[in-house]
Amino acid sequence: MADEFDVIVIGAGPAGENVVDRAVRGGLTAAIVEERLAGGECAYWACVPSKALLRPVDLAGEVSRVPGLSLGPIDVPAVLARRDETVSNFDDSGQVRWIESVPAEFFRGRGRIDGPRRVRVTAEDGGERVITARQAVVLATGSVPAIPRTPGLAEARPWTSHEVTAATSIPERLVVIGGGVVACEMAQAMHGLGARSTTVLVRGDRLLSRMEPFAGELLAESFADAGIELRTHTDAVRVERPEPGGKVTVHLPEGPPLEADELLVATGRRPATGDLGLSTVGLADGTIVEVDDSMRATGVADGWLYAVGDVNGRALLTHMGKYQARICGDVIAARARGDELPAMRDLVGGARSPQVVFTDPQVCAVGLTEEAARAAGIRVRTVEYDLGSVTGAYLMGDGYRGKAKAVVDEDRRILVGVTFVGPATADLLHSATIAVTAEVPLDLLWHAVPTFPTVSEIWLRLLEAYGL
Ligand SMILES: Cc1cc2nc3c(=O)[nH]c(=O)nc-3n(C[C@H](O)[C@H](O)[C@H](O)COP(=O)(O)OP(=O)(O)OC[C@H]3O[C@@H](n4cnc5c(N)ncnc54)[C@H](O)[C@@H]3O)c2cc1C
Ligand SMILES: NC(=O)c1ccc[n+]([C@@H]2O[C@H](COP(=O)([O-])OP(=O)(O)OC[C@H]3O[C@@H](n4cnc5c(N)ncnc54)[C@H](O)[C@@H]3O)[C@@H](O)[C@H]2O)c1
Repeated sequence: MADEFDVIVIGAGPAGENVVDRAVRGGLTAAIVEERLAGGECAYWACVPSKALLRPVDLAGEVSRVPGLSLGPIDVPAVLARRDETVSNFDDSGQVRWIESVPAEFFRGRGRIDGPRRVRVTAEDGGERVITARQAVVLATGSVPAIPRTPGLAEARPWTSHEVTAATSIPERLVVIGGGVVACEMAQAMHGLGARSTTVLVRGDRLLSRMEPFAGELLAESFADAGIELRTHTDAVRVERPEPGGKVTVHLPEGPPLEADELLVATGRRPATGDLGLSTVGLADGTIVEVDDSMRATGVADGWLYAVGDVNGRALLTHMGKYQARICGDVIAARARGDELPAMRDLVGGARSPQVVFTDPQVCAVGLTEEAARAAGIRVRTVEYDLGSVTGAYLMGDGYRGKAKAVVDEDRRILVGVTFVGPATADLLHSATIAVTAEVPLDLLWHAVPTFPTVSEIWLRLLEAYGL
């Protein structure tokens, strides 16, 4: 095994793997270091298993809206078995083979920066090895759940996204702290799979607070229909769990405490940089690695350090981490050749990223919310439309509820943000992503005729509502 490579990547999640792929395609040699499983958090404890758990719940919602169809009880062991299959039963040999086929060198162990262009790899048996990079070191170590300092909370060893996505049984009574994406998706998954009581504690006034307000409102209606209890303007102030894994008591600012069999904390993430050797190159341990639009770390001299994916804090989404990784791999290869194409830049930025929340209703958004667009000084006009009154949506089932909103930059007559909330809207989002990213003028968008009778007819309705 060589000790020197053009590029060394630390972390073999979706972001790290894609850097290696692009750098090698660009003619460079590469090594990647992974301490747990190649494929990263996304493949084993986040995106993939969470969607496998949500799929039957989503489908059950669809079936319940179609008269003439009925669904028996969900076979939970079968759902969990399929979830295990989707995560390859926590076996990463297929991913490792893919990395080797790139070809890139795979090192199993913890990687730490050890001064400029040097990475120290510590294997599980304690064996150490130092490898060096001729061109670049790329950090792709992802993020870990952030646990609030609420008294008793850490000691209660609550579930985080890691445990809930790997659950081997469904708790009878579940309390969820947080109103973001993980909280919403996993509350619905656990409740749909049989939790008898699910209570979600949100410290603000609504779910999904970074999205258009109607997203959280429609989701809250769906929670209420399903019997999920949503409590806003509240938080856990103290937690007790005398027996490890036993009953847990969650004390609230007022009223009686909640008793549960499990507690899920879904209060955001922090970058996985606590033990990464950042301080050996002048950066602060435990912080986000700030990067420019080419993914190059801004706080390090000589431009040899890059960071992609969750670790740079731009957009905590797999597809955005992979986008950054493609840019990063191409940029490193181009810089090694001495040329740099201007297109190799993050043109999207974090806040504008497309995102689908896989709840029922699905919540899909790209670009800016109305509030963010106004804050950015854009002269904004918005149009909203009831998705349920689009024929294609109505045909999906009785009681289809949904809404769409477009945020228009009036000076440029282009869309700067679109949100769809409703069942079966996930795959509709990419049409909005194209319109927003390519800045398609509304007068041209008008000629993109949606097919009848599909949910995509919402485009026609939105443009008509705008006045076209
Ligand atoms: C429950 C949940 C559901 C999600 N669902 C979605 C979704 O549906 N769609 C979506 O786009 N995003 C989703 N996300 C977000 C998504 O998981 C992350 O944005 C994505 O995993 C980030 O990819 P990454 O490569 O940056 O990091 P990760 O996937 O976290 O991979 C980082 C890798 O680095 C390794 N590592 C860390 N430190 C070291 C070290 N020092 N040495 C060696 N290896 C190291 C880790 O073991 C890990 O394998 C979800 C997140 C959660 C928590
Ligand atoms: N479908 C998807 O795309 C998907 C699914 C899951 C996760 N993710 C990504 O993973 C990331 C992490 O998700 P998340 O839900 O953990 O984070 P989040 O940032 O989406 O939500 C965090 C929630 O916790 C609350 N909170 C924060 N600190 C708190 C505290 N001390 N006490 C009580 N509440 C507190 C916030 O108000 C918010 O409601 C997200 O940024 C998201 O992009 C994406």
